Parts: sequence; structure tokens; C-alpha cells
Amino acid sequence: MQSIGFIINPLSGDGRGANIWKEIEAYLKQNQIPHVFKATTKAGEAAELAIAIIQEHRVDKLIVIGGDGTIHEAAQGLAHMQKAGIHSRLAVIPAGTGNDFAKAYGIPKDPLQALNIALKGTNSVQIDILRTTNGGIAVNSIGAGFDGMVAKLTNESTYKKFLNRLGLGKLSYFLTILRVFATYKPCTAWLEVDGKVHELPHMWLAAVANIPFYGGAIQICPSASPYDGILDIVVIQSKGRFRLLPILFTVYQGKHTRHPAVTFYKGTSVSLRTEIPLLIHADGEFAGATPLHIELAPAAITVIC
Ligand SMILES: Nc1ncnc2c1ncn2[C@@H]1O[C@H](COP(=O)(O)OP(=O)(O)OP(=O)(O)O)[C@@H](O)[C@H]1O
Repeated sequence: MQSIGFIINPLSGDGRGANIWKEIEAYLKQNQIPHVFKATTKAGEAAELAIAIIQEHRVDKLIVIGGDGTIHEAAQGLAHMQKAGIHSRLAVIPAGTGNDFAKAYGIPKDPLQALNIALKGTNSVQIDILRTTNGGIAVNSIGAGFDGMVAKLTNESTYKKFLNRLGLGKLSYFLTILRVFATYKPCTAWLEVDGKVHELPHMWLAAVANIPFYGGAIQICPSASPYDGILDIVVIQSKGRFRLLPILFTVYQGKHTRHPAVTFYKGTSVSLRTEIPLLIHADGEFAGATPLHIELAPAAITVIC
């Protein structure tokens, strides 16, 4: 297995994916680097394209040109093929809005630099993943409540496209945070971590993190590591909303951790039940509603970084 396969989301970063692919394809042709590729034509397609490209070409490296949503989908395909005993390594050329995955693994923003790291492939790491009961996986994080709603509304918003065009895509998450913050109603939740149940009155969000960032470099869980075989869980609880205001401005630097409304847990098996169904995101993509169950799968995917 030596070949290289690309999955491209041409619409990621409001068209940045298509522009980056043009640049990459020209480089590959100029340097006569053999490769295969598939571009998405609709939402939710990257998983099946990843399966097809791995099945047809047995690629050693699957390089995703897209954002965290496309990486999330392609990783489903990769994990599916691994179950069948066919292993490919994942590499990324960041082209999205948030690019949290790329940030976590030190993958440069410059497309040709990122490509050369992927082509060399000398540095690979094995990362943990989050498995849900419906058979899905997440590579970055899964969250329920406030952040589930922020992810859904940001992806549906027109300002995400507009801000992406101005190179300010990350701001779209912050704008939605302000929108949701003004109206969000917390509820009681029950979080079970490795068999121990915690009752959480007035819960705003519960996020299970594999890497420290989500939503475009928001450091929600600074201690999360994809190499430690442990899930980091962050919970925010508050009866009133104004008490949480300081968190909005400190969470980007990961300096919210001592705020009394914030609690952290660690474990390998996590369940969440809630008084009312709460929206869930997986790697920033809408993923249904609570209840939720997550198991950690240690060192499950290999990433070139
Ligand atoms: N060809 C396509 N047409 C419409 N939607 C697509 C297409 N390809 C992928 N998508 C969807 O676009 C969504 C976002 O993609 P992606 O994450 O790559 O970019 P982004 O939203 O700009 O970046 P980020 O997730 O980092 O904020 C995903 O839900 C994916 O299913």
C-alpha cells in the first residue's frame, strides 16, 4: 500500500477547499506524484467516499482537504475500513472554518506545507477516538446542550459563509455563542462517568473532549489529550446566565477552568441523560439529541502530523 487518496470538500471554508485543491492538484501533476481523489457533491458524503477510495485503491494515506466536518465524516469511513482489517493513515490539509483538528496536531495552514508533511509521512501518531452507541465516532469532541445548539445554528447561519469570505470564519462561532447565550435555558442532567452518576442541576453544557479545542480554537478543555487513553469531560452549570459572562471571554485562552460554574471529570465511559432532549454535536456536526453514551477507543486511528 503506497498510494495516496484525497477526499475534498470543495465548499469547505466557503470555497477555500476548491481553491486549495486546484493548487494541490497542480503541484501533484507538476511533480508527477501518483494519486487518486474524490470530491464531495453533497453533505454527509465524505464517509462513503473514504470507504470507496480505500476499498478501490487500498491507499496508505487518506488526505482530507476540508474542515472539521469533512474530517469527521472521512474518519467514519476510515474507522469502518479498519474494522475490516484495512488500515490507512489520516492526513489533513486544513480548508475549513474552525480547523480545530489541524490545530491540535500542529498541521500548518499553508496547503503546500501541509501536503508535504502528508507526503513525507515520517511522523505519525496514534490517537484515541470517541465511539457512540449508534456506531459513529468523533475525533475532536462531542457536546450536548449549549454547544450542540451553537454548532447547529452556526452551520445553518448565512453569516458563516459571509465571514469565511472575509477570512473571519471563526468569528461565526462567537456570534452564535452570543445569540444562544441570550436565550438558553439550562436543565437538570445526569452524567455517568465510569459507573459513577453525578446529578447536574442547571446544566448548560457537557462536552467530552479528545483535544483541547472546539468551535474554532475555543479551549474548552485545556487538559484533553488524544494520546492518554482518557476522555476529558467538562460541564458548565449555572442558575443565572450573567454569572457565566466571564467564561465567554476567558474560554478562548482556556482560562475559565477555575470558574465555580465549571467542573471537569475524567474517564473512559460516559453517559448523559437529560430532563429534556438536548442537541448533540460530534466534531461540530449536528448529531441528534440526548441521551448519549460514549466509549473511548484508545490509539484507534493513525494521523500523519
Ligand atoms: N459538496 C458539498 N455540498 C454541500 N455540503 C457539503 C459538501 N461536502 C461536504 N459538505 C458538508 O459541509 C459541512 C461542513 O464541512 P467542513 O467542515 O469541511 O467545512 P467548514 O464548515 O467550512 O469547516 P469547520 O467544520 O472547520 O467549521 C459538513 O457537514 C459536510 O457534510
